Order: sequence, then structure tokens, then C-alpha cells
Amino acid sequence: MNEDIPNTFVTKGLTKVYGEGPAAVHALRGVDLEIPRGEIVVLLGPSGSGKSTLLNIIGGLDRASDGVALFEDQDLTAMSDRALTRYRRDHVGFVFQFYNLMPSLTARENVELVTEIADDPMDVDEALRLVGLGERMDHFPAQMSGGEQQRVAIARAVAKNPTVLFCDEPTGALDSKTGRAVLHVLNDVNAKLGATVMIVTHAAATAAMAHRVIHFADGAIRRVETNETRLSPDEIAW
Ligand SMILES: Nc1ncnc2c1ncn2[C@@H]1O[C@H](COP(=O)(O)OP(=O)(O)OP(=O)(O)O)[C@@H](O)[C@H]1O
Repeated sequence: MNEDIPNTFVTKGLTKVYGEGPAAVHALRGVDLEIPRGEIVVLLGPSGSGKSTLLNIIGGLDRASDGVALFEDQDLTAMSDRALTRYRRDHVGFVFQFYNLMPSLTARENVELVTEIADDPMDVDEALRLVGLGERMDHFPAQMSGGEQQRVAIARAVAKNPTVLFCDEPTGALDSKTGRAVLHVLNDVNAKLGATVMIVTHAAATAAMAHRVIHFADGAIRRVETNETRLSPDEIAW
């Protein structure tokens, strides 16, 4: 993390076109964006409006067609594949709707998969305690509820001490109680570790816990709001 740079991400004219000619899909149509360091940012918008595409590009999983995406002072759009892989490994944690845990490994071993290759990892037990699974470290995914599995996935993502945590529909498969518990964990990760947290969701009420809310439509940003007061996940109407 470079403390002298106020924004984790800056994008200028970020454009993504899938396919060519009449079949071309304009997923991002020139997105200009600033994501300040250490914020929780929620991205809202209709299905197909480009939210995941943006996350994938600034998360180093996909390439832009045009425009610039800066992470701190590094231009992701100019990086080699190798540099992009290193960026992901050193700085980025991902949490998806489906947890992608290894079924044959315990919670602790799933997290160790990441800490073994990370530069400056957290202690594995500490990461599992942070998500409230201190007592479940030796359990396998099949022995856990959906919310618990998602918390293992979050522990795995945060254990490498990421600069930024990307969450694509992190509560999409969860009931309201477990969804809230997962949002609490994301709040804690932001507050205690200082990670910038970006959440794509269809659960619009989640926006109340964010510092900043970005509304997407048709591959472009329509509106950015900042919340003067933020709600705790407990106060969010589901
Ligand atoms: N690999 C791909 N090839 C072709 N088109 C794609 C690809 N990925 C996404 N798209 C298209 O790009 C547009 C933006 O998709 P994206 O997944 O970013 O939207 P989204 O806002 O995240 O949607 P959702 O809320 O449904 O996840 C959509 O029209 C989608 O069909």
C-alpha cells in the first residue's frame, strides 16, 4: 500500500468491447472513476450494465479495450501478463457469490493455500478468527453452512493482507441473517485492516453501509453518492 497516494484506483475513459462488428457488446463506455484508499464502495446497477466487467479489469482478471486504469501509481492497462499476475497476487483479494473452496481441504488449509504464496500474509488462525470461525478451523466445507463457507472465502481473500478486496455478489446466495454476518466481516476487514473494499451487488440496501455508492447503467456511471452517515449491517433492511 502506498500511503502517499490518496486513490486506490483512478480510471479514465475505460472502455471494454466484447466481440466485433455487429455482434460487439459495449460493456464499458468510457468510465472515469476515482476510488479513494480505505473506502467501502458499493456498485449498483441493472444486470448487464458493466459492474463485473469493471471489477474484473481493475482486479487484473481482464483487459480493457481502451482507456487507462491506475492502481495507485501503476497503469494496469500497460502491464504485461506477468506483472498483472503479480499485481493480483500481491494486492488483490476476491470474494465471489459461490465460494470456490477446495472441498477436500479444511477451512485452515483452504486459507493456507493463499498464505503460502503471499508476500506478507496474516496469520491463518487470526484471519479465521476475524471472520468468526476460530472454532471451525478444522472443519471441511461440506460441514459448514453457506454463510460459514463464505466467511472462509473471505478469510482466504484477506489473509494475504490485500490492498483491495473485490466482492462480486458476496451475499447473493445467503439468507438475510447470514448475509448480514458476512457484511459485518467486510466492514471489519475495512475498519481493522484498512483495505479498500469494492462490492458489486443487486441488494441495493447494502449501499447504506458504504462510504461511496456508484450507480451504473449501460456501461457508464450515472451517479456517485457519498454517505454522510453509514449504517451498520444490523440496521440494513434486507
Ligand atoms: N466474456 C464476455 N463475452 C461477451 N460479452 C460479455 C462477456 N462478459 C460480459 N459480457 C457482456 O458485457 C455486458 C456487461 O456485463 P457485466 O457482467 O459486466 O454486467 P453486470 O452489471 O456485472 O451484470 P450482472 O449484474 O448481471 O452480473 C453484458 O452485456 C454482458 O453480456
